[in-house]
Formats: sequence, C-alpha cells, structure tokens
Amino acid sequence: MEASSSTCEIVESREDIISEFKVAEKPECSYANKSGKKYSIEDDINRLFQGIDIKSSSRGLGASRSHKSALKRPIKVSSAQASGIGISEPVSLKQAFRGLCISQASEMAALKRLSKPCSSSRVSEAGNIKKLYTAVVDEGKQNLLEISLVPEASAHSDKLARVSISISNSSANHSVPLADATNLKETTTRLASRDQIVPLPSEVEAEKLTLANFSPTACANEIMPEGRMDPAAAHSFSMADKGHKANILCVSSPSCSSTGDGVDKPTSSHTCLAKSIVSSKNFFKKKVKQDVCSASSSSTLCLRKVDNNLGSIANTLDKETDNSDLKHETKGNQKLSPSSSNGSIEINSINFGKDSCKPGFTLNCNRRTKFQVTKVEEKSRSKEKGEFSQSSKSSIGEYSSSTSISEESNLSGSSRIGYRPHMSKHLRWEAIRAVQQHGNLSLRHFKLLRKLGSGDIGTVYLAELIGTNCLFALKVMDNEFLASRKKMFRAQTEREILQMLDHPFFPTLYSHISTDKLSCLVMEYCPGGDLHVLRQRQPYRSFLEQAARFYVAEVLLALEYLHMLGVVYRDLKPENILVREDGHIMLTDFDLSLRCSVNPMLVKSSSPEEVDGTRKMSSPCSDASCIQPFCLQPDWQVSCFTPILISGGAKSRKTKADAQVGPLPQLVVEPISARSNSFVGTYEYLAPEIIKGEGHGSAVDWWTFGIFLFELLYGRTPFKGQSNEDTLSNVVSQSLKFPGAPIVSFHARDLIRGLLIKDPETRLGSVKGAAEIKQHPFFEGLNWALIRCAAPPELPKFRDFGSRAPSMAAQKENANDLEDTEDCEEFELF
Ligand SMILES: Nc1ncnc2c1ncn2[C@@H]1O[C@H](COP(=O)(O)OP(=O)(O)OP(=O)(O)O)[C@@H](O)[C@H]1O
Repeated sequence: MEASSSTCEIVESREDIISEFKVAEKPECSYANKSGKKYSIEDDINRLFQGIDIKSSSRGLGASRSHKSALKRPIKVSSAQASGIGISEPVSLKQAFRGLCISQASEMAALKRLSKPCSSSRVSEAGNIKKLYTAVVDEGKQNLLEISLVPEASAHSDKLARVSISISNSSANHSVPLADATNLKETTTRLASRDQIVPLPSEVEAEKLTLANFSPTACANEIMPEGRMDPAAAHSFSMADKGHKANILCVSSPSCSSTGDGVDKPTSSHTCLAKSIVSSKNFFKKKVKQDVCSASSSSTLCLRKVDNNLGSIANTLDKETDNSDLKHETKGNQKLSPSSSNGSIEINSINFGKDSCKPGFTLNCNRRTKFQVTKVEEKSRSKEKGEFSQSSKSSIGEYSSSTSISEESNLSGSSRIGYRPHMSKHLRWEAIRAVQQHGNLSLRHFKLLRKLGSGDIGTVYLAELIGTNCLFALKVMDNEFLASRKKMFRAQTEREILQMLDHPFFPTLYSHISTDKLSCLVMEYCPGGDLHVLRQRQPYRSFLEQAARFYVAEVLLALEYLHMLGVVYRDLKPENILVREDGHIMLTDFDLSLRCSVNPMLVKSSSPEEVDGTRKMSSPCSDASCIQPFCLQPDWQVSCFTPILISGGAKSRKTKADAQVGPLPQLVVEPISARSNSFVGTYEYLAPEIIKGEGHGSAVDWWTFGIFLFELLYGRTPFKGQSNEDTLSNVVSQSLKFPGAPIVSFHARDLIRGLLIKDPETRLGSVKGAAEIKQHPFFEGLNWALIRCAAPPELPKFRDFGSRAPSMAAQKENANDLEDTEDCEEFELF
C-alpha cells in the first residue's frame, strides 16, 4: 500500500484521529510496560501502521508489500497537515496517523528543545535571547511604547526575568504580565479594549517582540544587518504609523552582564572643561578638571550597575519580597526615552520568578509586589584624572577624579571570561582550558616571543602558551605604575569591555591574570599589523576607495556593536584597528572608552526612501576614478559588494508592499543620551564637543569615524595643525576642506561631510546611529550581513600566527620588529 496514493479517503476531525490513535496506543503501552522497554512514538506508529496494513491486506490491497517500505516513502502532507492546523482534505488513515504523529513528535521535540539548558550549543540564538531577556512594554502618556530588555538574572542567579507589558497614560497605569510571547497579541487586544493604544501584532510578530532579535551580536551584523526591522516585525509596530513611537529599552545584554557597573551615581559637581579651547592657547598646560557625568541633579535615585547587575537586583528583590512578581516604577510616572533629560527609566512589571528557571516566559501574576527601583541615570562615568601625552596621534585621557575607582568587576573571574559562544570551540580555548584543569593560568605558562608594542597603560607581547603552539597577545600592566599614574581605572575599563565582547571584529579575551605586581590580559593575537601601517604601505599612502569602504564598513559594524553594548569607543584611529590574518579587522584598545547604558529604539522613518536605501540608486560605473555624484562602483568585484538588481516584477511587488505597510521602523541602538565631559581621544581625532568641554556622547564616535574615513582616503587627517593646539583650534573653527587629490567620489565626500558636522546634534549618526550611516549611498549595495564573506582588500604578509608558532621564515621576516631580548628577560622576571 502506498500511503501517498491510497484511495482510502478519510475526512475527519483531528479529535477523531486522536481518539483513534489513543485506541491504538493502549495495547502498545501495555506491551511496552510488560517488556520493560521505553515508550516510543516511533514504535507506536510502526505497530499501528502494521495493524492497518494487515487490515488493508486482508482487503487485498498491497498485501505483498511490507509496511516498512511504505514508511520509507516520502509522505505527501497537505499544507493543513503540515502546519498542524488540521486535516481538511481527504487523506488516508495512514496519512492522518502519520500527520498526527509527526505533529506530536515535533511538539515533543520542541518541548525537548525548550527544556535544554541555555548553554546547549544547539539552542538557537533566538532561544537564548528569549531566556536572557525580559521585555517590558510600556505605553506612556506620550503614546510612547517602550519595551525594556532586561537580562535574566545573571550568572549569580538562576532566576529568569519575564515578559510583561505595561500600558500607562496620564491617568492610568496597567501592567499585564505575559505568559509568553505569543500571548502578546491576546494581551494587547485586552489592553486595547481598555482604550489603550497598543499594537496588535500577529503571533509571528509577537514572537519577534520576544526580542529574540535584539542580541547585540546579532543586531550588529546578522539579524538586523541593515539596521531595520524586518517586515514582519515592522508590521507589528505599525502603530508607529498612527503616531506612536516604539521604544525598546535595552537595559542590558547577556554580554553586558558580565561586567562591572555601567552607570554612576549622579554627581553634583559638574566642573566643565573650559568652554572654548580656542581662546586659550595655554589650555593644555593647565590641569584640567573634568566632569564625570552630567547627570541630572534632579535625579533622586540612581540604579547603579543597571546594565549588568540585574542578577543582584533579582537577588535583592527576592530577599525583600520573597515573591516572584515585582513591579518597578519611577516616581511621577517618568519614562525613559533617549530624549529624557534625566535619563530615568521606568521599568514595569519585571518578574524575577523564583520558579522561573525554565526557559521561556512563564506567567506568574500572583502576589504582585510593587518595587521602587529606578531613576536610572543613563550617564556614563569617568573617574580618573590621568595624563595625556602630547603626540598628535597618541591617545589622551583626562578624567575626573571625583568618583571612586575602587570598584572591581565581580565578573572578572576567568570562568565568566570563558563564555564566548562564537569562539568557544577554538583551539586556543581548548589550550587554555587544558592548562586550567591543572590549576590557575599564570604568566609562567607563557613563553614570550616578542614585544608587539607599548601603550599608555601597558606593554603588549606576543606569547606562546607553552606546549600548545597557541599564540596570544599578552597585555602586561604594572599595577604600581597604573596606581601612581592614576591609570587603574583605564585598565579596569579596558578589561571590563574586553570581557563583554564576543564578536569577530574584536579581540577575544581569554583570561585575566593578576598578581601583586602585574595585571595581564591574555588576548587573541592579531598578526596583520594595524591599519596605520597598512596605509603607509599603500601607493600615495592612502587607500583606494573600495578598500577604504571595506575597512570603514567593518569598523562601522564594530562601533555599532559597541554602542549596542553601551560603549562609546572614543579612540577610533587607524592605529587601533588591527588586521586579522584573514584580512578582516580587529578593533582594539578600550581604555578610553565610555561605559553607559543604552536604549534600543524603534524609530519610525520619515520617508520610505530613507529606509529602503534605494534612493539615489545609480547605474554602476566601471570607472574607478569617476567623480559623478552618485557613482560608487568598486573596480574589483566582491559578490556581496555588488548591488543585486531587483527585477521589474519584484520591484513593483515591493512598491506595493511598501505602500501597504509604510516605511519600516528602524532599530536604533545608540547610547544617545550618554554624557561625559572627559577629555579623551587623540588630538587629530577629537570631536569639537570634546574640545569645547560641552559634554559629549556617542556622536563623538561618528565624528572620529568621519576623520578615519578621511584619513584612509586622503592619507592625512583634515584638521591637523602645526601643533596639537593648532589642531584643536582647527577642529573647532576651521571648515572642512577636501584635498584635490586623490580623487574621491562624491558619496565618500558627502559621507565625510555629514560625519564631520561640528554640531553633534545634527551630525550624521547622532539620531539613528550606525543604522543611519549604513544607509548612506557610499555604502550602496554593500551586503552588511555578509561582509565577513567579502574578500578583504589585502591579506597581511605574515599569516598563520593564530594557533601555532610562527615558522622560521616568518620569524626571520619579522626580525626587524623584534625587540632585543631584554623584554623577554624582563617578562621572565615577573
Ligand atoms: N591583540 C593584539 N594582537 C596584536 N597586536 C596587538 C594586540 N593588541 C595590541 N597590539 C599592539 O600592541 C601595541 C600596544 O597596544 P596597546 O593597546 O597597549 O596600546 P595603544 O594601542 O598604544 O593604546 P593605549 O596607549 O591607549 O593603551 C599596539 O601597537 C598594538 O597594535
């Protein structure tokens, strides 16, 4: 009998099938029990089908065929069956049983998946994120919908945060916890019936609202490669079309949770840097008093460590309430929005259920307890007054000493460092773990090969983990030196940020070794040198436009990722961008970075053109030196850099769809309201607002990004003066001029122009961050998601230093770079 061609037509309800199945199931169960075998659905199916075949054969149909052969044949299942909706078309009994069993088996598989621990490598990222976050949706009096992403209780706690929605307006505030993401639709419907303005997403859309897509890593270049919501998710936010704004607040991320505090107490003293550097040439000779965070003085409460210590909060909450449902509110029904002047956050109905350790979102609306948490100051911190060198390309770091620097990351242990999903199977991890099995990793386990360079706070060595052939970059810092030069905080910041990172464009931190004398970061070694050196090697000491585009695109993704984690980089320059052995980039050096909290938002786009990125689409041109305004066509072809031309049909479909849905809201994850008055950066790269001491935020990274692109293309920075002071003066007052040579496309210049707007408020990227910049025509046709598959402009000379010692030839070639052996001896002494 062939299941697919059976003439035995059955039109029956699902219940009928189930009852039939149950009847058939009984003897099977008793048989299984008797024999002591484990119950198996597969066995059930086989036996059931066997029974049917026997019956059929008695009717003379397929008597000679074994039931096994029937089982092996492909099953034609109607769409209704396939989707598990029900069986509406005539099918054979066998098909019906199979459909049911398949559906049951997949349900069981789904249940199994759900019950797996989150560390399981097979759990999807989306699944992990579901377990890691709680969404809190809050619609406020301004018709503002906010969704807060709150991490599940950190490693210290096995409790999970939950999903809940809170709708509030000036007169009411309703909180409705959700059982799971798919309940969102139902819940929002209920809320809508109370005259609250809420979105009504479909279940699929609700699934998206579980924020599975908001993994910082994924957002950076996988799930939201173009900084937009995908159509389904966007549709779920169609309420944005009705004048509402969806604001997704990311209080943290899993990665964030691995580090120290991200938010400071507001300080009352806001000693600012001199307002105008230009007017005082002696400015840099003076000791500069720095502001820490321009926190609102009206703030009454500050949630410290908000972006990473929710675990502790959960613990506290549990202690205080002995309950699972907690409500977090701000006084006065204040909302968090990027524009919020005091940066307060309202977190409603966050659950830290004691019984919620199962993955997924489970409803626990009993015994709700109110809990006042917030007023999160979304301000950054800078705590240390350091010194800055006078070299125009060396980093400067001036911090206020007004706050304590004694905080140690409670997650600095190597066990936390070990959690790096994207690299966790790498040989170097295996090697480290192998050593750690026999005790603590120490400096004695490394053999120093050479000095890679020295920075402001330490010296970086190439080192081999003895007996493993694995190479690492060891950044060794002298504790006494750090303390005496007040650079301890910078070292700590760098370590904390490195601990958070898990992205191909950043170094992996394998371990942190701390002794009385030394603090040492064991990092991934990057063998290709830095972009500064690479640029010097180019003809005319500048990159071709397509090469520059490659590097800046990768840097843009790296910055986007950092911003998503609540890190403003602040020290972008070619020297800090290393080239991996595969030619892709690695952004290093985080000691000047600013930590802050970040609020992912869905921002409705003003025009469809702005979002869909097809504006100003021009036909490709093969002339590399073409200076037509809208021309940017690489003269080398990399598939993912080549625009895919949409066929006429597809285009018209798209237009129709666009007309129905409207412009898609964009995901914006920018620490827009982060503020610092620290004087940090590199002279030629300093943003005007840093120089003027007006307080700065994430927009400084877009300024430096503009300088960076300029330097790659023209071989020099745009505002460089005779002296550092002149440089700073030029940055503030001189208008941007482009050199006549080399010839650079209009798009490139237009992008630079947008990025180098002196007013940070109007600078490109200041509102929508990387998403905005990605849409600039300079990047037209670039496939952000596949950028790692693009062939890099060039591969570094010396390769293969990642997991085995450099060959003799390579060592010889590197001889020029080798320092004398004193470094090694010095290192051995430690
Ligand atoms: N992971 C790495 N792989 C290879 N070389 C590295 C790595 N990290 C740093 N380096 C190199 O080591 C040198 C010192 O780096 P380090 O970050 O300590 O100082 P820096 O970049 O001068 O910054 P700062 O003074 O702000 O600390 C640099 O030349 C850098 O290129």
